[in-house]
Parts: sequence; C-alpha cells; structure tokens
Amino acid sequence: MPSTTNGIAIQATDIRKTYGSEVALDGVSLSIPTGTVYGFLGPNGAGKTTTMRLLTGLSRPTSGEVSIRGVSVDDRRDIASLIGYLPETPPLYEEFSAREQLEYVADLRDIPRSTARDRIDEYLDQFELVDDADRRISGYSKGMKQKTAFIQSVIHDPDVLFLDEPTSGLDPRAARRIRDSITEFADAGTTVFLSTHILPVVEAVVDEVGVLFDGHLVAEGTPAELHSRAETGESGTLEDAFLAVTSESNTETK
Ligand SMILES: Nc1ncnc2c1ncn2[C@@H]1O[C@H](COP(=O)(O)OP(=O)(O)OP(=O)(O)O)[C@@H](O)[C@H]1O
Repeated sequence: MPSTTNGIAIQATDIRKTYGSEVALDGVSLSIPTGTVYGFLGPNGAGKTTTMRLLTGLSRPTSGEVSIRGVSVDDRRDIASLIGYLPETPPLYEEFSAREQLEYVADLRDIPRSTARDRIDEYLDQFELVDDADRRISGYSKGMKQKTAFIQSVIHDPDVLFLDEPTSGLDPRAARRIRDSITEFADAGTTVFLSTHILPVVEAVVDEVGVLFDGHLVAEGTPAELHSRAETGESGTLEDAFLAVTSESNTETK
C-alpha cells in the first residue's frame, strides 16, 4: 500500500517512449492531485494512448518514472488494486454474458463472492443492463458493451480511474450514464484521468486539462486558464481553446 502520497494521485516524471526511431512521447511530466478529474486532450497520434499505457504500467517508458499514489507502477500487485483502466478497445469475452464477465473479473480481483454479487447487481441496475445481463455479450450493442467494460474497470473500487474515449460512439443516453458516473466517482474522491476527443464531455466534467501535441504537453491548467492562454475569452468554447493551443504548437514545431 502507498507509503507516501503527498496528495498526489498520478506522478509522471519526464517520461519518454520511443518505438524504433519514432518518438511517441518526448519528456512528459504530470502531477495530478487526488480527487481531480483530469481531461487529457490532443489530436490523433499525439501520444495519449501511449501515455495511458505508461501511467497504468502496461508499457514501460524508455526513460522516466511513474507512480500512482506514491506506488511505482513497476510494483504490479499494489498498482493493480489501486487503478482501474478502461482502454479504447476493452477486453470482453464475447461468449460470456455481462454477469459472467463481471463475476469473472471480480474473482480475478479477489473480491469476496457475496460482495461481488451485490456490487454487480447494483451496477447492472444503475447502467440499465439488468434485462440483458444473462445474454451473451456477442449480441450486445456498442453501448451495452461499453457499459459492461466501464463496470468491469470500477468493480474493485479503484482510487484512480483511467478512461480512454469512454463515450465515443455511444448514443446520448449511454454517454450521459457514463458521464454521470465519472462525476459520481469524482464526488466520492476517485481521481479520474480522462482521454477523449469529445470536448463537451471534457467541458462538463473536468477540473483540469492537459493538452498533448506531438509527444509534448503543450498546455495545462483549468479550462478557464486554457481559455485565457488561448485568448479565446469567456465566451469561447473549449474547442476554440484546444484549436488555438494546438495550432500555436504546430507553428512552433515547424
Ligand atoms: N506499438 C507501436 N509501435 C510503433 N509506433 C507506435 C506504437 N504505438 C504508438 N505508436 C506511435 O506513437 C504515436 C502516438 O500514438 P498514440 O496511439 O499514443 O496516439 P493517440 O494520441 O492516442 O492517438 P489517437 O487519438 O489517434 O488514438 C503515433 O505516431 C503512433 O504511430
């Protein structure tokens, strides 16, 4: 368990990742306080998924260090209980039903059977999956699969939740359910690291924003600070600020 956290949930120090001659991340540092909802933005190929894989310990940096609540991500056992990760393409067994999938993951995470059953029932109800919970996942819609995957990532009640495009391709009702859940988890003290291209979602739920461009963190702050830096003013949208900051960085890197 964490020896020291200093109120910081996610700490990354000068992380770099190269794939052969390709530099995917070029020295990114993050220090995200506990309880923050952090929106991670950047154009396609900026390095967001690479960053998430390094922050969750799924991939090792070429150099630099990452810790979650004071625990190095190399410490796999402790990290697994501290974090939840919803990747862009979530791992689900299509031949299972949602209930079987969630029971299986709860078992892997050593959650006592009766606690797991109660929690699964509660989540299935909350996400309006009760009627389909015993049907095979292979027959589910994208939204039903994504809701199952979201529950799977939070079933062990993690301290820090990493979400990669959690609402992309979902209908408004399913997207709203996931957005509301992000807010509920944050209200309960969970730190949420949210990567998405859907800026209205970011605008609705985040406390702080980081903008990644070409492997560099080019802007960071509250949405209001981003507006001020991008000189888009209070009436501008986050999309205006994002476009201003990334086109500014594009010019600088030319
Ligand atoms: N396994 C890999 N091998 C080689 N290059 C990779 C690998 N994974 C990522 N890259 C490269 O690293 C860069 C960053 O990719 P990454 O997937 O992290 O971007 P992203 O910001 O998540 O993009 P998107 O928004 O399109 O999902 C890209 O240039 C990509 O081609």
